[in-house]
Order: sequence, then structure tokens, then C-alpha cells
Amino acid sequence: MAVLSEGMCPGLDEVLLRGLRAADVKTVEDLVSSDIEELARKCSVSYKALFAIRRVLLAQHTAFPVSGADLYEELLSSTAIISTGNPSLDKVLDSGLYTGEITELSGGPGSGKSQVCFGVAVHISYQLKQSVIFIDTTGGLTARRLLQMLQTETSNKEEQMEALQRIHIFRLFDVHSLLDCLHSLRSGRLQQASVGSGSVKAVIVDSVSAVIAPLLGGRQNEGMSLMIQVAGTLKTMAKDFNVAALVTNHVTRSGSGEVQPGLGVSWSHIPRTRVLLEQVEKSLVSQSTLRSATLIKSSRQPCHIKEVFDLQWWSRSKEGSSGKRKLEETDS
Ligand SMILES: Nc1ncnc2c1ncn2[C@@H]1O[C@H](COP(=O)(O)OP(=O)(O)OP(=O)(O)O)[C@@H](O)[C@H]1O
Repeated sequence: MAVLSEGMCPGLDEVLLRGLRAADVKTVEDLVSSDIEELARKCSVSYKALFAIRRVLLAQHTAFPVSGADLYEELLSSTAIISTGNPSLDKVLDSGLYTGEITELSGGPGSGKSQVCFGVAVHISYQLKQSVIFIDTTGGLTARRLLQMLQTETSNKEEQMEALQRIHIFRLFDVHSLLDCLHSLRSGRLQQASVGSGSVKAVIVDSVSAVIAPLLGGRQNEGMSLMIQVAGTLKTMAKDFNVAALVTNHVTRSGSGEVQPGLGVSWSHIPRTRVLLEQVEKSLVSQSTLRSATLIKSSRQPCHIKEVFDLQWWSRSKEGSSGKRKLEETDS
């Protein structure tokens, strides 16, 4: 509880403060829980004046209850749903990526995590005309690949360049650099990136596990602590700046041989939504670019919803995309 200080509210001057301290009233809590009549006598101040001070302090320091309806209204007005540009993935994600939340894509090597992240970045920058922060920790992102995807959207070079400018890329390869980057984004760089080129709607980290997993295991408590710091910073950034955070994670096998996202139980509470990407059986379709996306954690939809999509989706012309409309509707 706050310590009483001069000027905290009208009438709380130095003389009164001294009197209150002499009566062992040092904090706002002490004052509001005291018998005002008796305290007024002890401090030689009028009951009316002390009562007024108590009322102001109560108003300043009491949390006001809000109804569930107000809370839901606030959520609706502040949350935007950002289409990934791919209808099947959007279906699994209940329309797309939600701002203020962390969404995770997990999968084995070659499952398509990076390609999906590139596709989402290109969709947001070109179709939605908004900015994206892309943190590449694997060195997998190339300007050529982004351009390839953009060329399927438009043949206009100026539009391609404008879209590329809205994708802000950070390349880093260790967890300390990742934390530095997230802190600097939180303390101003995110707003800077928004100036003049559409506001930042998503922060993509591909891959979060590449810089954290090597530090976990054994008795390395430091790794766990760094992971929690990354999680906390990402979460508050997503909430405070109302951006969607999309992260990728590797997979491991459980004792029973089941494929599960990496980084363990502590991390499993961090993403609000988790999607597992898997290659569709090679024996069925050889050299296939088909992938399945299975919802494995969600507070909105039943888990284990599964959709099959083609990784090449973002490399094809996509007439009639509804992503832009969705963002505008939910943002207004
Ligand atoms: N330039 C490209 N053009 C078309 N398809 C590509 C291209 N690069 C990769 N792919 C396809 O995307 C697949 C998945 O690659 P991607 O890098 O997205 O996997 P990943 O899940 O991120 O793997 P890792 O965990 O090893 O980084 C590849 O197997 C390939 O089929």
C-alpha cells in the first residue's frame, strides 16, 4: 500500500503528515482503516477535512470492479484478428492470429514452419498494408524468398518494394540478443517501425526454440530463467502494443512416441494457441508440399481440428483474399 506523502491529495500538508505519523498512521491503508473521529482529535484537525482526505484517497487507491460484459466489450474493441492469408490455417486458428496473444507453430524439420511465417509476413505487409517485425534466429529468411512470394501477389515493382519495406527483419542467433531485441522493441522501436509504413500488427520469431532449447536440460537453471524472460517480454509486448506474436518451436517425442512441441511444460503455458505442422505422408503423395495443421491448444475451439493445406499457397496468386476485410472489421 502507498506511503502517505505531502501533496498526495488536497489538504494533506506537512503539518498534518507529521500529526498522522505521530499517531502511527503512515500509509493510505493505515489512514482509511482508522477511526477518523479519533484520528482527527489526535491530529488536531477537523473531522470534515480528514474525512474528505480519506474519501479522495479511497477513490485514488481502490480498484473499481468491472463487469464481465465491460471486460468483453474492451476485448472486442481492442482485439484484431489477422488473417494468415491461408483459409485452412485461418480455420484452425479460428479466423487468424489474435492480437495481444502468442500463437505457436510447432513441427519437425521441413514441416513448413518458416515458409508459413514468410507467407504470413508477406500477407500482412502486402494484402493488409501493415508492418511486421520478423526476428530470424535460424538464418532461414532471405529477401529472395520474400520477393518470390510477393511477385505472386503483384507484378508492380513499386508495390513489391513498399511491401518489403513493411517487413522489418532482425537477425540474431542467441537468447541474449533476442531479449535485447524484444526489450528495445518494447521501449520504442516498435512504434518507430510503425511510423509512415502502417502500424506493426505482428511480431514473428522464427524460431524461438533455436535459441532457447540449447540452454535447457541438465541443471541449467539459467536457461529456464531466460526462457521465462523471453516469454514474459513477448507476452507483455503483445498485450501492450496490441500485436499478434507468432513463434515457431521444434518438436520432441514423448515416452510413448507421441510427437509434441519442444521446450517443455513451463513453455507450454505461454502460447495461447498451438498448432502442430506435419508433412502429409510421403507414401501417399511423393515429394508433397502438402502439410497438415492440427490445433493442439486453444481456448476457443476444440483441439485436434485438422486441416490440410499446401505450402505453395503463398506462392500462388490468391484472388479474392478476405484477410484485409477481416482486419478492418475487427480493428474499427
Ligand atoms: N524457396 C522455396 N520455394 C518453395 N518451397 C520451398 C522453398 N524453401 C523451402 N520450401 C519447402 O518448404 C518446406 C519446409 O521448409 P521450412 O524451412 O519452412 O521448414 P521448417 O519447418 O522451418 O524446418 P526447420 O525446422 O528445419 O527450419 C521444404 O521442405 C520445401 O518443401
